[in-house]
Amino acid sequence: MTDAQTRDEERERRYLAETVRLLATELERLTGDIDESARTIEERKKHLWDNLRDMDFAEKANFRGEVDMSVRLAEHAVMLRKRIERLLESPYFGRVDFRPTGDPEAGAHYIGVHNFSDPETQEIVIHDWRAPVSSLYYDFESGEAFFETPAGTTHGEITGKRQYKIQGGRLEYMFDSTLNIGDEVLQRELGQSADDRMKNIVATIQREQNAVIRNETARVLILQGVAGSGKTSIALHRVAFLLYRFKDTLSSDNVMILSPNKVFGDYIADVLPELGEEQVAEIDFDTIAGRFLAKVTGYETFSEQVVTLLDQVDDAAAARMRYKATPEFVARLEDWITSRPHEEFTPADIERKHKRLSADWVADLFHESPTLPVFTRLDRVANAAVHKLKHEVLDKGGTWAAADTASIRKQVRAMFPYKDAFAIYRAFYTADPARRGLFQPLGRKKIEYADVFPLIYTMIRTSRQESYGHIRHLLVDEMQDYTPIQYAVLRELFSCTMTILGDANQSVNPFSSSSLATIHSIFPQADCLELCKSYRSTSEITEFAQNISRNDKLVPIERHGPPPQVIACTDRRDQQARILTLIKQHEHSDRRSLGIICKTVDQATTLTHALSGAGVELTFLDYDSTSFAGGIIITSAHIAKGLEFDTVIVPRVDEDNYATDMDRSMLYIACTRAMHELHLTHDGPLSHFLAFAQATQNLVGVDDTDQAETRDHATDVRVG
Ligand SMILES: Nc1ncnc2c1ncn2[C@@H]1O[C@H](COP(=O)(O)OP(=O)(O)OP(=O)(O)O)[C@@H](O)[C@H]1O
Repeated sequence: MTDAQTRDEERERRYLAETVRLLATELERLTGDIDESARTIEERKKHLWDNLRDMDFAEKANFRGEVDMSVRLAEHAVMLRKRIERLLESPYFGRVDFRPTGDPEAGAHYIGVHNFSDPETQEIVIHDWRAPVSSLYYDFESGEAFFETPAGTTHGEITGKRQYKIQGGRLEYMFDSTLNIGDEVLQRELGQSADDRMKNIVATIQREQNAVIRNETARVLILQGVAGSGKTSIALHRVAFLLYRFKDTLSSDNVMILSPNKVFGDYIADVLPELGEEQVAEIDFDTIAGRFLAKVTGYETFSEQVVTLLDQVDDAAAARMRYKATPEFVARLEDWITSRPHEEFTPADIERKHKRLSADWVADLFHESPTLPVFTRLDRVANAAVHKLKHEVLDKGGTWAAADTASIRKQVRAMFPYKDAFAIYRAFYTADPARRGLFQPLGRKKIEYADVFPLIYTMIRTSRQESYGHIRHLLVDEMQDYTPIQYAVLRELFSCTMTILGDANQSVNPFSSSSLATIHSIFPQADCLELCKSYRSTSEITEFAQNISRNDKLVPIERHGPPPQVIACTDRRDQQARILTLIKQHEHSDRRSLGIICKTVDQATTLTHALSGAGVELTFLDYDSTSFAGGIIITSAHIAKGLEFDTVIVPRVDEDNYATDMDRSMLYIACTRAMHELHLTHDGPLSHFLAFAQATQNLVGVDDTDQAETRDHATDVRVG
């Protein structure tokens, strides 16, 4: 290290020490304030309780108001204290020196997860990563640069950039990076073991990722990103950014995440709190289906559909799914729904108690509100008719009973041949010979998954439904697994801005997956962005997965590790022994998480019994699981979507297990969950999706690893 570097590091250490001192003082002050507030609130409550009888209504209301105010102030102080505690752990991760045009000197801006100002001088010590000036750090190398503020654009020059790793308030290392966020820091971050949950990437957000996070203008933003490109991470950082940027009008109560399942929801639950924001509400399509269909019909869930498809593909069912998975289907169904009132409403006279309303009166009223859903229009006609006839009868001294109202409603409903949305939906298929056979209920009271959202769409478009009006931003993850009709349902239920993200290469159901282009056709005004760099896995793992399902746009990050191994076993018992050996190796390594990813939940269940019987402690995740755990996890590829592990084992990669297009998707998803190591095992002919491994160095023969000891101890049970 040169003298100048040593002096520089000294200066940085002093700056850090001073920052930590200021933060510690602020923490002490806030703790004092919170204790004081707690005492005041207690005293006030006691005073209120002791004097309740002597107080009049106004005094009580006044007093309660004061207590509420003290509670709110105390809550705010607690929130601030949490932020300071977080900053004390790692006050900042970056610095950018910027000289605005016309200024003689550059100012140093330290960047962390929150703003912090010196309470005495009010000078900013740390800039929030979302502050306008911080965009310099993410968007520019050295030299000319600019950033946008609400007041306009500030131009100038970046004279230096530095990155820090500070943990427990101590400087672990720092790098000068004239280029974009330095590769060295990124490499170190990516090389680490996986945490139990998803972590924030605020210190190493890349420029193309920053463009997604900081996009303020798109009403709908669609993000197609290759496996491991950081889509989910970025989407969560985007939510944090929007909450900061629009803090006066947007709060965490107004944001919702549509996630694929509850395990995934739990897996990502730490990111927003780490970024100083509250967790936002989550919803999934099953919850939406339950809300609409609970009282209407039984229905197949997405996971049930996947399980059935993985078992055996029924060509007719696949044809039905394909038919209902296109934008044209949405257009045809919409046409059918909107044309029903024109074509099938037959106005007629309404009669009750010798009073009559003419068919013309009915027709006029019905046609007055053409944009309302048909059943709402019918109710409107019935209500007006009841109102009118009831008054005429009562004015003449007659009586009016509930049965009279019911009779009028029945007469109005009889003018339209369908009793409910379900009847309209069924008729969509029976009315057109070309569509006959495309609606096939699963028994008397259960519909196929492919019909669930078309039916819900029909319900929404034919009668008024409560929407999610309080939601102002919706985040949709795994966009490729949702069909155009599901997006049409979302468009009806959420009239807010949206971020929609996914990867067409990772669709679960190949018969009903949506590409970026398909989703764009539903939201034509959307901004579309693509992320091609993949960060999660080593180059070796990424290259291996590319051979299973090639995406020419994918650019792997240059990070190396052991080549994936395809391990040939003699039989199931041998396969189990090999897996046990891999588990042992993992336990003796410094890796933290291990995912054993089977093709189906059933295979995972069988293997769980086998491994538990051999004394392995593992967590089994199925469709009912709600939380993610660290350690050794065993699950199916579908459930593992979106998750990641240091090491992944994919059992039973035999030809008879991985044969169809859907199996290929599952294999790709399973392999791309691995960050550092990937092992696959089989005991029959290898799946043809892995034929490339013969030509590469990935095959490991029967006797290539030391199995003897473990094999002797293996119990005689089937694998998967
Ligand atoms: N800029 C970055 N700095 C550090 N780590 C990053 C960065 N971008 C992505 N990563 C890491 O890459 C991994 C993949 O990120 P993430 O799960 O968000 O990707 P994804 O595109 O949603 O993946 P998939 O679709 O395969 O589930 C995570 O470990 C994440 O922390």
